[in-house]
Amino acid sequence: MSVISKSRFSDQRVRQLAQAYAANRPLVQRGLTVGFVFYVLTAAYRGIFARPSPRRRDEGKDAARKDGKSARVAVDAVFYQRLSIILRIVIPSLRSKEALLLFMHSSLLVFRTAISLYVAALDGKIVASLVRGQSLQFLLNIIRWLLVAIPATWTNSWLSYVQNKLALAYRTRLTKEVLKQYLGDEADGPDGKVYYKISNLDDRIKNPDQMITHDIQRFSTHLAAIYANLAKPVLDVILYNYQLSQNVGAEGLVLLTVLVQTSAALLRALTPSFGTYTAQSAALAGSLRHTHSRLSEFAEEIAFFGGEETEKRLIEQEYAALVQHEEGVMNKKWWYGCAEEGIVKWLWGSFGLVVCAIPVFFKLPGLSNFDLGSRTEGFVTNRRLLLSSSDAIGRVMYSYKDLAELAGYTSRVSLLLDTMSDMKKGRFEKALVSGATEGENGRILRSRGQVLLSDDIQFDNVPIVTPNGDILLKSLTFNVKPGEHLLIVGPNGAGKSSLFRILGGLWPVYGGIVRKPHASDFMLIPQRPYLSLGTLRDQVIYPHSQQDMGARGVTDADLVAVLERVQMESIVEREGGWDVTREWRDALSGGDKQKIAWARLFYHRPKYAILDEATSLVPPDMEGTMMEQATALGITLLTVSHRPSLWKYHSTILQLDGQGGYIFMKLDAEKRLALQEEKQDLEAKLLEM
Ligand SMILES: Nc1ncnc2c1ncn2[C@@H]1O[C@H](COP(=O)(O)OP(=O)(O)OP(=O)(O)O)[C@@H](O)[C@H]1O
Repeated sequence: MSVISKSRFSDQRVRQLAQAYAANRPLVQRGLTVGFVFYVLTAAYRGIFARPSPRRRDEGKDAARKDGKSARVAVDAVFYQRLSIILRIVIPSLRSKEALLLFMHSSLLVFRTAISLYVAALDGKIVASLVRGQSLQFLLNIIRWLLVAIPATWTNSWLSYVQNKLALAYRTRLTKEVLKQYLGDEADGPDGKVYYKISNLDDRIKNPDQMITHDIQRFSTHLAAIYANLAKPVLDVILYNYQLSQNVGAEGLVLLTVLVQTSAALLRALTPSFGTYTAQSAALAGSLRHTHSRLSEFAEEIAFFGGEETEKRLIEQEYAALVQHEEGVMNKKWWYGCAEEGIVKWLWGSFGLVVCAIPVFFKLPGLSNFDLGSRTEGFVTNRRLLLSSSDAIGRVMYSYKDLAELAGYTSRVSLLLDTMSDMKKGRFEKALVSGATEGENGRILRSRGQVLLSDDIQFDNVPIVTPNGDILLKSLTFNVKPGEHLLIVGPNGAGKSSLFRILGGLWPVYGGIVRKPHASDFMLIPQRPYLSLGTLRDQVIYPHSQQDMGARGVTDADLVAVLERVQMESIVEREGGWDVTREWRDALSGGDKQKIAWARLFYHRPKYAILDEATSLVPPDMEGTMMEQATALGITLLTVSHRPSLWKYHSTILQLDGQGGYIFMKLDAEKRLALQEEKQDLEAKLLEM
């Protein structure tokens, strides 16, 4: 008897509790919904601002280490600071084309979510009208379906179009800015020539070409996609789940979220470090490509040596390492794919089905109409919402990965921008020779000299220092006036070419005063002259364009006259005219290249010509006429040559001894030649004895 009354009492209690719950359910619902939205926002915030795990931090490091530099790359304040600097370049103002594209992109994303919500409801209605046998309703719904398809397909196509356009616009802005600094124009004066300084005076960036092409492109693509990958899923999760909570009750939703989050944590723990693998793959592929490009670059040398077997072995080694790595990654992807599909598709699918079934099996207070049609409609709509929502949750979950990748590319792009800015300020980071920073050497390295514009060349106590801090000459003083041709002699490595690098504004001046004309008043003819991409005409007038040539009033006939000076006029006919484009580096012999460079000198007629073994490959009788013509045109020669036959064209000599000493004096070529002959005679006699 007492047992029955007890159970009746507890039944009563449960009923009372249920009634109290039903009465307060709207409040509970609101509480749970607010809690859910708060949870999604904090989870997203933690996802974005969380400190990465040590493993993920290492992935970032590897990405930055590709250039040999180890820098911490994380989604942190430094990242946001770097990103904001780059954002100011890619979106210069709110009225820019990029800002407009971004606004269009955002609007399209919101519009797409609205369409998805409508389609979920419509889907349910179609199935409900089918189950109820309402043919007219069914037909009307199908027409609605077809009508909504128009903006839906339109939106998706527009979305990818606008996103790609945005990525391209970012890339163009960034590339233009980088090229402006990298190939700084004349106006930059001594701050220019960043492309030279970055690879010769600094160690931070080993492959600027890859950064300017590949990394900027990857950065732009990631940046354009980040809104779609981050803000959009957060918005989707909130909207879809809000709608779902209206349909199935917030309780089911909270239960579902707990289950999804638990399994997601499991999946995250199982995820291999794919970021590191990608970086390693890129490094191995880069190495293989480098070995191949060396083979084509030095094909002639390798062919003469018969080095095919060695080269093949090297390439095969690189390839084997790449294949081994790729196979390892493929294996990991295989089992990860199984785990991912099992959890995301099947486990989450079953959770979803259970949640969708709640309104079917339980009469939820506040939800009415429980005929078969309504149940089916509710089920189909909820299922669709669930699928979209779980997809959005997945994307929020992985948004950290996207941000981490963006952080990686951001660090690469900002490393490029920072290094370029340092080059312009004369701040270089390079491994120095031992002892470079100590004592007097250190004092020289820490100080800076002055560069003043002048018609003459005048060095006053200027040290010659290599980029790695090796001091070739502690203090050099000499001067050259226009018309006083200077011969520079000295053993290998004494610093002859280094002197020219200072004159050309390539190397910094560490002390004293350098007075010299602007870098554009110098023209260099090295032993192996540079030939550009382009026509035969472009080779002779380089770096002028055809328009520059026209503006100077020079015609093709004048260019033939220039070529006659170096006995090369026949080349125009031989190669098929001025407009023929070839790989001139391969089409011309070493001597022809030097003659073209001399023709270039006669076309430009600069104030000073730097001749660094510039006649080594032309016949001796020609070198004399070329020198005479140059001096007759008023070009002052600064010559490095081992040929005594050239002495007579110079009036001063700078003799470096290779030990840090030098002599600068007037050159009496005849006397010097006589002395040289006397010395050779004596040496010959000594040998005979
Ligand atoms: N970009 C650079 N970075 C570091 N050191 C350099 C660089 N360029 C040249 N050097 C060093 O500067 C020193 C002088 O080189 P430089 O080319 O001036 O010699 P040189 O007198 O012209 O010799 P050579 O007759 O052999 O051409 C060499 O020891 C060389 O290794």
